[in-house]
Amino acid sequence: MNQFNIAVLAGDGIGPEVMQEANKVLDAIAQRFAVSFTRNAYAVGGYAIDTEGEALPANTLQGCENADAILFGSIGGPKWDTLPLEQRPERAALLTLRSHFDLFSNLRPARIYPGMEHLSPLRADIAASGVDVLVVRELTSGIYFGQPKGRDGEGEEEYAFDTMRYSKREIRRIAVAAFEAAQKRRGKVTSVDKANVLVTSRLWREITEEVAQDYPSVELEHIYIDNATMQVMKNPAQFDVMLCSNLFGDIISDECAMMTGSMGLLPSASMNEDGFGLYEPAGGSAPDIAGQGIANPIAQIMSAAMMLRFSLNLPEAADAIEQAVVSTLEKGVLTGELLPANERSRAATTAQVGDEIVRHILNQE
Ligand SMILES: NC(=O)C1=CN([C@@H]2O[C@H](COP(=O)(O)OP(=O)(O)OC[C@H]3O[C@@H](n4cnc5c(N)ncnc54)[C@H](O)[C@@H]3O)[C@@H](O)[C@H]2O)C=CC1
Ligand SMILES: CC(C)CC(=O)C(=O)O
Ligand SMILES: [Mg+2]
Repeated sequence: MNQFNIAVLAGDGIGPEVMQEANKVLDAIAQRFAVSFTRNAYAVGGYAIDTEGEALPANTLQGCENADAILFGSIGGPKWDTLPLEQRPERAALLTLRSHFDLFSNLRPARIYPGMEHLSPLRADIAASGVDVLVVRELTSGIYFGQPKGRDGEGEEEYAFDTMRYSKREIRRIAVAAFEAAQKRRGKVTSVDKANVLVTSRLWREITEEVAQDYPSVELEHIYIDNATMQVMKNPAQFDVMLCSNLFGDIISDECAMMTGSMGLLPSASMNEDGFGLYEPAGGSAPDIAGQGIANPIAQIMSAAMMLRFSLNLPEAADAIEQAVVSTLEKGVLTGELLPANERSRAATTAQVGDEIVRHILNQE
């Protein structure tokens, strides 16, 4: 029997609530596919600050190093917002993990499934136009990591600065990831930049053009980030793979998530060159709804499916989860944020959605 070792880092806010459902789903997959998932839970984020004094304790990092993959919830929240930036959960834990494991390639697939158009806030004809976008986001460089960053000066002349920096190597490897993905999809890469203003974007374009030479079957187009955010609303079906730097991918992936109906639907895979990965919802810890049992667990569950597909080489198990999620949506077992305000009384809880997905997995043939 295949046995896998998964480091489970549930984190803060809705993280533990949605992780509980992902764990149920993995139990169902283990039962149906005769595989075994050893799951070791570790403290991370604000919870780790409160219990162990730091956002990424050594024991947590060690557990991740020993695992076949990391399943991550979300971190951060108002309680830790006033900490110095370098101690905050987002930077001290998540950015450190991404950097430590060189998880440069972040895949965020956003799709409106046929028949699920009514969940989208887009106009019906746009939602029905065939929306299936993969955001490929560079995750370990750019303005989130560039040095120097800091504050200097005094009085009204005090200033703050971040550095947007990309090397050719960093651009090339994420561009390759985007072209490889496009080759297996609809053969189009839209590279998102701000090359009319930013030097880093000029280099980004240059290298993307170079990489395109190796992929003659893939069409490459360039678009400015401001136009891209507008086009995603106007005509999302024009996009196949959207290749983005760290900052632009962060922004546009939230927009793509919302296009499908909810932030709680968008999973993500963050991988290094060896195929090791961290899998997490694209959204955050959602403090506004945490602790109520109403968060949508689908992004977390689909992140687990991506983990099975990309790091554990279990494509049939990943397919089973994805089919079960679609069946659950089709059946109308939906958390409240997917429903119009006047229908929220019939909303399913986080656990009810998880249970329904498990039922579909165990009853599929
Ligand atoms: N990967 C991570 O751990 C991330 C952490 N964060 C952190 O999370 C905290 C909250 O950030 P926000 O800007 O509010 O972004 P957020 O993504 O947590 O929430 C934005 C909106 O989406 C909704 N939402 C998110 N996930 C949902 C789900 N599963 N089901 C239903 N609704 C959902 C929230 O209720 C909220 O209205 C901050 O501390 C932020 O730094 C933000 C993004 C990623
Ligand atoms: C909290 C940030 C570090 C991450 C983020 O917003 C994201 O990865 O989407
Ligand atoms: Mg984000």
